[in-house]
This record gives sequence, structure tokens and C-alpha cells, in this order.
Amino acid sequence: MSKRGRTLLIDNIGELSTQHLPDGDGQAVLGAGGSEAGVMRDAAVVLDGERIAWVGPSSSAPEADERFDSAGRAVLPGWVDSHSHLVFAGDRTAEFEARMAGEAYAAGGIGVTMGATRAASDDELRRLLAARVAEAVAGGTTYLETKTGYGLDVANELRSAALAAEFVDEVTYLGAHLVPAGADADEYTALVCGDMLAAVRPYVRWADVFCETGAFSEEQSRRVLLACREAGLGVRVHGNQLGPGPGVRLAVELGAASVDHVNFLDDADVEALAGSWAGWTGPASADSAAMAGTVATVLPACDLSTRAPLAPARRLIDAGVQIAIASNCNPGTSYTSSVGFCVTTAVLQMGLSVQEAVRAATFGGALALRRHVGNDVDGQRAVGSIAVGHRADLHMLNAPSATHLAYRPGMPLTHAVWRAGQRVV
Ligand SMILES: N=CN[C@@H](CCC(=O)O)C(=O)O
Ligand SMILES: [Zn+2]
Repeated sequence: MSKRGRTLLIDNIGELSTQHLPDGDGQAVLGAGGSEAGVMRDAAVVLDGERIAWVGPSSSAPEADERFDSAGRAVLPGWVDSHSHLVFAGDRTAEFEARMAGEAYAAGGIGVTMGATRAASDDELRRLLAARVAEAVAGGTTYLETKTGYGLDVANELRSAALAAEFVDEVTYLGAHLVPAGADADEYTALVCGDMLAAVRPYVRWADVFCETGAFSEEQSRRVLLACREAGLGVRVHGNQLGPGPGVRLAVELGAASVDHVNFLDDADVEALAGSWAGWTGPASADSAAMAGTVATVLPACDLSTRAPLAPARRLIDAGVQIAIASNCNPGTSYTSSVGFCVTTAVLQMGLSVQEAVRAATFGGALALRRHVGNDVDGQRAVGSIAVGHRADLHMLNAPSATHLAYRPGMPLTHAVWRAGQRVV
């Protein structure tokens, strides 16, 4: 084994959920009940600096500089949280209480957080961001996306993007989150496509649009997504959250990497999403990122917190759609960064097997961010699965199997976390 960094052998792993399924997408196998593709028993992993250097049976593991005895615990890839909104100040407890008393969620609450965020100093936002990222890591998240979207003018969207880039792995431009009160919708859309986009562009890899009644129409959303794509950003969509609508079909039409929420889907939406995956031959093929379709990202904590019908994750998987599970951490609809809680809910309430849910929150998130492949390409390694050459992002549970995530809901099962080879929990 090459000695590029200090090596660490993690052995006696009772159950290793690699989520590495090179011969196909694996979802059908995982859903078949009992079969566990991508899972090894009595396994070991060797980390070499930031990368995974070896994966195999514990009994034949090579020696390393240091050793960590897992004592039979389960190990998964670190969570890949592909959808969050962490750049904000203030909270919306009163809105949440009103919702629990029967009021429906509406997009307008975003304006409340916009006001608090604009009023906060850079240092205050930095402190809040650092605390939120630390909470996510403590729960096993090792790769994190976050969005702008509570600035909603050029200066504050730029500030949000720049601050986010200091703290997270991927930043998404969400100037098209809400038309600020008093602004003309078409003029604001033009700003989002023009000066605002130019300002944030150096800090962001993605653009997103809230395509929903009360936010941005199909036509406005298309304009924003096309302008952002033209500027070299990958695109994604908040769609079909509050009711049936054009979000999913627009996302597929424009080759979005993901459409997120997907609570209200008709047959045509599911067919469009499935069709986007028709030419995909799985994670191992050379053109795996280029051929990937539109991931449907489900947000179980948001569904519970807004009392929305749960997104039809089971139906999507059965139709051949690749799904992700993410936290959607934000002050309005989902004030939690616990991906573990989302996985638990997906198993208990959405009909996913444990390995399907773990896969969606690891490999699925990576796929939604197009980081599921790559071996030091552009300085990036694959995340979301455990295989040689991938980034050494591991989540060890204080439990013998991932099943305990659902079997022991709400328990603090995170025992240790390595991010890019560094022990962070
Ligand atoms: N739906 C749009 N955006 C957020 C909610 C934002 C808010 O209410 O502050 C979401 O993903 O749920
Ligand atoms: Zn969101």
C-alpha cells in the first residue's frame, strides 16, 4: 500500500454498508426484501490520508500505522445532505405553532427570515452557520450543500453565497426563492437572471428555483434556470411541494440534477422522472455523471413539519427513479439537520427498506450533487459510498447494524465520524 498519508485500519466492523454497487444501480436489488447488495459483514476499511485505500474482510486486512477496533459496530458512508438552507438569522417558532394549530404552510414566511437575515451582521451569520454545520456533523453528515435565498437583493445574496462557501461543500444560488414584498415579479426575475447571478457566480456551483404557487411561475422559473445554466451552473428545482404543478416536468426538461420535495406527483411526473434515467447504466460507467437523470429528493422532516402528504418515495423507486433523502434544514419548514431522523422516517413512514433509505441519504445525495464518481478529478473524490479511491467519509453507529436507525428511533446512535480521513466526532 502506498504511504501517501498516515494509514488507519478500522477493523471488526460488524456491518459495512458500502453503498458501492458498481454493476448496476442496485435499487431493485435492495428493494427486493432481504437481499443486501452493497453490505459486508465482519469487514475492515483502511484510510490513507483523505482517501479510502482498502475495503475487505476484517480477517485479511493489511497492517496500518494506527488501528481502530469497531467492536462489531456498523459503519456507513457519512450522510450526504444535498438540500439545506443554513444561511439565516431569526426563527419562526410562532409560524410553526400556528401550523400545528391547523394553519397551512405558505411561501410568504420566507420574507420574515429575509428581514432577520438582512439585519444580521456577517459575524452573526458566521456564528450561526458554524453552529449549524457542527450540529450536522455531530449527526453523521460529512458532505453538505446549502442554499442562499434569504438575502433576495444583490448585496445580501452575494453575502449569503460568500459566507456559505466558507462553511459547506456545495453552494446553491436561490435568489428565486420568493419575490420580496413590494417588488414586481418580472423585474425581480430579471434581476435574479442578471446582476444578482453575476454577483454570486464565483461562489456557487448550482442554481435552484422555488417553482410553486406563491413563489415563481413556470415561465419565470424557466427563465431563471436557463440564465443560470447559460452561466455554467448546474440546476435544481424546488417542485411539487404545495400542490400539483410544473416543477418536476420543468426540472426534467432542463436536465436538472434534482427536483426536491415532490409531494404532489401525477403519473406523468413519475414517468418523466423515470424516463430521465432510461440511459443510465449505473455508477461505474465512464459517463455516469453525464448520463444521470433528475434525482427526486424527498425531505421527510419537512413533510412532517408542514403536515404535508409524505413524498411517494416507494413509488418513485419502484418506477426506476433514483432518489435522495435530505434534511432541508431551514427555519420555516424543517428546522433540523438530522439526516438520521429523515432516514428513520423514510423507513417507518415511507415504506423504504433500511438499506434503501441509507443509500438515498448517502449515494443518492452524492448523485443529486453529481459527486458520486470521481477519483481526485478536479481535486474532488467521490462521496456517498465506500470504495477504494473515494473520499474517506465514514459514519460509525453505536449499534451492530444500520437497522437500528429505524429500530431505535430518536436515539443518538452516532459513535464516530471521519470526514476526508479526519476524525471529527
Ligand atoms: N420551499 C421552499 N423553501 C424552503 C422553505 C423556506 C422557508 O419557509 O423559509 C423549503 O424547501 O421548504
Ligand atoms: Zn428547500
